[in-house]
Amino acid sequence: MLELTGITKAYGGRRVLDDITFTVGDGRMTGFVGGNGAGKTTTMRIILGVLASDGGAVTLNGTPITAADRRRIGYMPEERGLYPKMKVLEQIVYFGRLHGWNAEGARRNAVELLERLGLEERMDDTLESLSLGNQQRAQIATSLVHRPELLVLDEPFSGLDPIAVQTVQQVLADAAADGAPVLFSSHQLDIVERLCDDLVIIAGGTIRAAGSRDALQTEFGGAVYEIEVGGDIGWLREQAGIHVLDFDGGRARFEADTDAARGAAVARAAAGGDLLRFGREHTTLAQIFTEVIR
Ligand SMILES: Nc1ncnc2c1ncn2[C@@H]1O[C@H](COP(=O)(O)OP(=O)(O)OP(=O)(O)O)[C@@H](O)[C@H]1O
Repeated sequence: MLELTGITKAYGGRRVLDDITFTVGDGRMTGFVGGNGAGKTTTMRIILGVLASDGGAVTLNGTPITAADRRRIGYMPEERGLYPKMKVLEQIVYFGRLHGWNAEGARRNAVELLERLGLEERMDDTLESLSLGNQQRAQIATSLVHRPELLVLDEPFSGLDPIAVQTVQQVLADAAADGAPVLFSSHQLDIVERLCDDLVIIAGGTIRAAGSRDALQTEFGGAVYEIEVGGDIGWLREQAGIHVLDFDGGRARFEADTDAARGAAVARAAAGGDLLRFGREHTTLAQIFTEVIR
């Protein structure tokens, strides 16, 4: 488990990280979300040790993270760092070797990753001849070639088409299924919502919410209900203790003053014999995000 406790960082007297505390559990896909300039990249650089914090601690499995631990991290930096004129396979192998693998092992890992990422036909092309999305896939292969035990990825999905998103998603989910803690930042909240087990929401250098996606959806879910009946549900607007937010023929979204008022409305719909659907409205990550950064 990766744990950050009380991390602070200032640039020229301006505090950009303030008491950053969160964990990335083993096997947990953890989405790190926040607006531009919120502090995600700075936090990730501190985890990697490419930037020093002013205070606080980064620990791995309960002990302060060491340089040797950091070599076992798969890091995808915000500034992509591949060599444009070098061939794709060659440079992925090169990065594998930098992390201590021999030529044969690094090549085996690299080819396997390129196949999983759908880039095997381009492995002998130079990086600069690839589209931006394919360069991004190569960058992901580079982050994973040394079989890291922990992944820290800054915007791994940016610039990818929907098929590539699914491919990369699967590769990261496989790493998590093998037990690796995976921390990834993204502005694509729909992807984060679909993919992550846990969420960390940062704004203005402070953590606004952290925890499992399910717990946050329950915590921040507004008490808005959805109901659908076979006929017309216009009567719901006259129902005591019910406030209809919008309605369309047989469907409505509503809030209720009390559980009893809600129950009475649902009972009336059921008594009509044509209740098709009733439930609490699903809270999206976008809704949670908007609420916590307010
Ligand atoms: N080298 C630096 N010198 C001064 N300020 C910096 C430096 N690097 C980052 N900052 C500031 O720190 C804050 C956090 O930036 P950071 O890049 O960590 O945000 P981010 O959440 O990754 O944003 P984005 O989503 O736009 O990539 C910003 O206000 C940024 O301007």
